[in-house]
Amino acid sequence: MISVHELRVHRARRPVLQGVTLAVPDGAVTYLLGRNGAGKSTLLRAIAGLVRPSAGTVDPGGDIGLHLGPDTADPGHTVRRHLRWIAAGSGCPRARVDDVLGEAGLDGAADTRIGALSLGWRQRVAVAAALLPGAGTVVFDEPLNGLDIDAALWFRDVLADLTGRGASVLVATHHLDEALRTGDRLAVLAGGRIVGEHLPSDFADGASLEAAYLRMIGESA
Ligand SMILES: Nc1ncnc2c1ncn2[C@@H]1O[C@H](COP(=O)(O)OP(=O)(O)OP(=O)(O)O)[C@@H](O)[C@H]1O
Repeated sequence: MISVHELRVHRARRPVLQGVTLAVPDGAVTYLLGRNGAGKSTLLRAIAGLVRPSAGTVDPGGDIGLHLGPDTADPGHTVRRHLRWIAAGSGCPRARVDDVLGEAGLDGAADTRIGALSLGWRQRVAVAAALLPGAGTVVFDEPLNGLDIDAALWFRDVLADLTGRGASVLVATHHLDEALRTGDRLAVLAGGRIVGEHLPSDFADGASLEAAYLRMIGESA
């Protein structure tokens, strides 16, 4: 379980997170919603220990698989080399790379340079890298961007597999429909804090998530 308590983070001396408290339970997908610049990526990075909080506490709940978007890999590396590098860094067996290549539909791209891949294929590689360690906590930053329909369906299976094995999963996204469809919980970040936490069923009666979201972030629907 990811636990974040009263987390404050500054970037370039500006306060970005101003007291975030959030619990991301095991065996569930929690979607993190919020407008551009709200601090979603900053929160994911803080959970991964990549940015230093100025106050508060963060506990990722154990090993973490990290997806920070499609462009964090060295574009000169092949897909296989990149995944082997991640495997070595996370102490998982090299053989797992071949398993993940297959699961992600990347067998045919394994020896291609990452810089030569399209956005959606780079995104698949980035998602695959996050799955590689088999961690109990996995965070994804906009994993759906650029994915074609096949890959988006694959990503749904990824989420189901993760929750099926009890992982704590946090996904930052702007895709409200997908959050409603595949999320167990929704958390809205605005003004440096979590301003709303919901279950998808809160919107099952026809209430519009978009309208609720806009209300939460302080705009009129
Ligand atoms: N490395 C950095 N240096 C300075 N400021 C930063 C840095 N990273 C993020 N910020 C600032 O922190 C704020 C939050 O950015 P962040 O990327 O976390 O938002 P976000 O919610 O993920 O946005 P988006 O939906 O556009 O991806 C923004 O004002 C951004 O300019």
